[in-house]
Amino acid sequence: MKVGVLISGSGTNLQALIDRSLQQDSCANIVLVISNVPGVQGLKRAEAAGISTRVIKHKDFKSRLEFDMAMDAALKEAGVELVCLAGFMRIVTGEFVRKWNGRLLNIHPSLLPSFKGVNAHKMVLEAGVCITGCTVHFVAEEVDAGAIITQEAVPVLNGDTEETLQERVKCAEHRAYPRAMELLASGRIKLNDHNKVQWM
Ligand SMILES: Nc1nc2ccc(CNc3ccc(C(=O)NCCCC(=O)O)cc3)cc2c(=O)[nH]1
Ligand SMILES: N[C@@H]1O[C@H](COP(=O)(O)O)[C@@H](O)[C@H]1O
Repeated sequence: MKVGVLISGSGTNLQALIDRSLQQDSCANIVLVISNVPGVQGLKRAEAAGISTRVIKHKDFKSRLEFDMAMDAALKEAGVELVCLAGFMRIVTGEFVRKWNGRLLNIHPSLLPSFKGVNAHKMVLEAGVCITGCTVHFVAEEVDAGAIITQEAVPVLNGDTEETLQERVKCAEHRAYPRAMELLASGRIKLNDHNKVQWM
């Protein structure tokens, strides 16, 4: 299955998806990486893997919808069938979600539905919880609220900072995201008409 990955930064999750897709039992073929920010390390990771890259800057468009439709056109042109958000930091419109519903994934650095939003690690530390983790979910119009595909638990340790916690959670992300990508690319799961994950 042809996969497109949307990024905005370092791309360590992108790297994990690339590495998994190169294994011979993989059902995923990453054919395009789009970043809304130029010059980020994730673009260099894609180039090093020989994957086509595009920079599509949201600032170049008059509206969110036009930006999303430019990304949609690039994805369609590359024949993409599954889109993975990997550190992509723009909210996508309901229109984009509808076009890609059931074929659009995201990874979030907490155990959803707890700690939604952009500073999950900070909220985890402030809440004083002992267990956090990561969640791969289908993207729904409501942010961080789509059907959950897979999660992995990660301990919060004494003295953890946002940085030490993010580093430990990312190790789990790099296992969970490739797992979820393969589940969808292999047809083991799908999003059913009630927006629930159905195992085939
Ligand atoms: N509609 C939809 N789109 C998303 C886009 C990105 C992510 C990734 N996680 C994200 C979750 C939240 C944000 C956020 O609130 N950023 C500050 C505002 C940025 C902006 O103005 O665009 C970004 C990415 C998840 C979703 C989602 O669950 N649903
Ligand atoms: N969506 C969140 O943004 C971060 C992206 O990191 P990277 O994949 O760009 O290294 C990850 O922590 C992920 O949970």
